[in-house]
Amino acid sequence: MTLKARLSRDGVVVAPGVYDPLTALIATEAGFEAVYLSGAAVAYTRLGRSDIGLATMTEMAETIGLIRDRVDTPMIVDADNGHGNALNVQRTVRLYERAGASALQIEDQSLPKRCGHLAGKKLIPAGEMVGKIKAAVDARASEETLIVARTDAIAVEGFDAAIERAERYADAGADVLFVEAPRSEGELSAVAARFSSHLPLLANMVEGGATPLRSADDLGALGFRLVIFPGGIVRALARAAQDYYRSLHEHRTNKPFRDRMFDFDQLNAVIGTPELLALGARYEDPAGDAK
Ligand SMILES: C[C@](O)(C(=O)O)[C@H](CC(=O)O)C(=O)O
Repeated sequence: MTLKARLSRDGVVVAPGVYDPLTALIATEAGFEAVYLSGAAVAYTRLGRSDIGLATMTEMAETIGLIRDRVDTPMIVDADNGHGNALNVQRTVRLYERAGASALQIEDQSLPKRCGHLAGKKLIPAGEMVGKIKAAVDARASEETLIVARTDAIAVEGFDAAIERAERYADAGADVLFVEAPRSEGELSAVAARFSSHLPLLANMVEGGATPLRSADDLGALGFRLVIFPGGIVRALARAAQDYYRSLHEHRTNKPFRDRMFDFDQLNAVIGTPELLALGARYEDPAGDAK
């Protein structure tokens, strides 16, 4: 089922952050209906850098393609600010859509952008963002590809201005609204109350970020339809990697850690090695010439 079709049904869609085919595969096997290709998670893992707009459009497009080669799960893609002006937005939409994005998230920050939960953000004028949303809508090849409009205005211009911006972005044709970083329960509920009967709303749960953490079900009850947990996988894996490396460095053996990791066969089962080798065997000598 496409993400658009899924969002037309009841219930909240939970999309965990992924950053490569392995995380997308494991998330899919865990049962998620959609995944979120997080720009932050890509910057953290591929660049070892902060989420400040350093990951390029082509690096993201390549990542989308690699994930699509492995899973069909609907994928919401973080397109930052579209990587430039309205024309850059159009190129980004075409490239990401062809690579396999089901939805593109575009925000109203100016370049250089930064994570929505970092201080010091700057915005483009609302009118310019309206043009970028229209450009995105015009550029998509399929109406199944959703445009998620994000405003970062709460921290910059205040809550009311953020709501006004979101209204203008909805009028410009956005399919989903993402009011970034509400600072309290009250702001979360006010966003939901304003928009939830109008069009699907996305909530962003960042561990340690500006927004109080709530379960997807609680957010669904408020009226949110999509909940992303974008950087959580990297925070979990980075912690595991630190523990693993420190243990190996200290003990000079992997023994103390072995019950906290997959063994060779277990990892091969996760990535489907037996199935892949069996498939390869079917093509080895289909005509029986080698006999
Ligand atoms: C959603 C987000 O744009 C992302 O890159 O995943 C980030 C999340 C994060 O930095 O953890 C954001 O700006 O909220």
